[in-house]
Amino acid sequence: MRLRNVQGLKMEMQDEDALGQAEFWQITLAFVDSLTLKCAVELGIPQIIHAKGQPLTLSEIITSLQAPSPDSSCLSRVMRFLVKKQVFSEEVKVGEAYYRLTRASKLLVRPGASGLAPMLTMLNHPIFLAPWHCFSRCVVERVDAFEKAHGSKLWMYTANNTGANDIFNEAMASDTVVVLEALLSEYKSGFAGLTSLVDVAGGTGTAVSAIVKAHPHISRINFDLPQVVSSAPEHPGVVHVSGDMFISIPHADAVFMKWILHDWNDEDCVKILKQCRKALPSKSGKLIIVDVVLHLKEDTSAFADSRLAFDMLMFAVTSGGLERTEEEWRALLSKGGFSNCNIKPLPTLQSIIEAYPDPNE
Ligand SMILES: C[S@@+](CC[C@H](N)C(=O)[O-])C[C@H]1O[C@@H](n2cnc3c(N)ncnc32)[C@H](O)[C@@H]1O
Repeated sequence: MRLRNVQGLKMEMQDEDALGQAEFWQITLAFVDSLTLKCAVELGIPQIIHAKGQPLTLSEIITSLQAPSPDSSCLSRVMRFLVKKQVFSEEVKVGEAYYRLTRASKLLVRPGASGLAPMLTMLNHPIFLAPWHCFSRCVVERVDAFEKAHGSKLWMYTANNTGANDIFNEAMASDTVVVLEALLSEYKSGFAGLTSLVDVAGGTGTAVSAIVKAHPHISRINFDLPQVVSSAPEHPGVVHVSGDMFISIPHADAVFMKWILHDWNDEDCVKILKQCRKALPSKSGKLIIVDVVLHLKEDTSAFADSRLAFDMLMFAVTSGGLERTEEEWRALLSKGGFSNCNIKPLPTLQSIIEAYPDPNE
């Protein structure tokens, strides 16, 4: 008889029900993982451990907390949970637990920035969680969940709400720091021969600023909506231009777009691609897209579940955005006038999709 293991006990096939219960609770309580991590980030625990440069006991962590009288038993339960989730690791010496960062929590304390913490904060912020409570209505009524929750679509909402705009832009910039590190190391040849580049919907300019440092010979424009560009920091060598990518895009040898086309349905993407086409030289122009590519059958990578989760996220926060398979990317790009494309994996959630204008158009 086949044996399964639930909570460390050997159980027989008739205990399928117990396994079902275990799986049900795991999926139902998944929000606890994310929100408990948010609690640790708000308390600054990854930064406290990182700053000391050595494993810390609970009382050492408590001493560094910016709080008059923290509840040590509550914090010890938070740490126990996050050790189980491999956010921290624990080593017991002479009866006392010492906590260290793991590879996941090291991403929250990257040098010079707060790592991916702003992304965690944004995804768990009440503004960005509210649309999830309208998600089933998206399916039934084909409405935009963000608009249902807040009365306006995402970009209109951020245009009128400085707090949400800042939270969103910081989150995007935090992911860009991590992805650009991988991109610039894996895709050195991709920028060779370019003299100018425009980052379309580039947020606050984090990507172009990293590209400037690695390839100082390229002149760069960061292009985004007025509410984003107006609050973007100055980056040496980067010109910020505000505008609407559906209307016109500044001209350059290459258009770079990270995490843009997944925000839009195919019809809108074709409009954006046609503007990219106009912005590029017809023979030598190049489009560099950094976006998720779904490999539905054979994605064995550690990112597989998160790529599909992002497809749900696009449903919840955008008007028709989605993650696409390789075939869907090729078909979309071809409709937008870029039938020649190469897809290159990156060791990140996203891949590089390099595309070239159709020579006959
Ligand atoms: C998902 S964010 C990606 C930002 C940046 N590329 C990154 O990955 O960090 C999408 C960006 O699209 C911009 N955007 C939305 N509609 C736009 C439009 N019509 N024209 C230009 N930018 C737009 C938003 O302001 C936002 O910065």
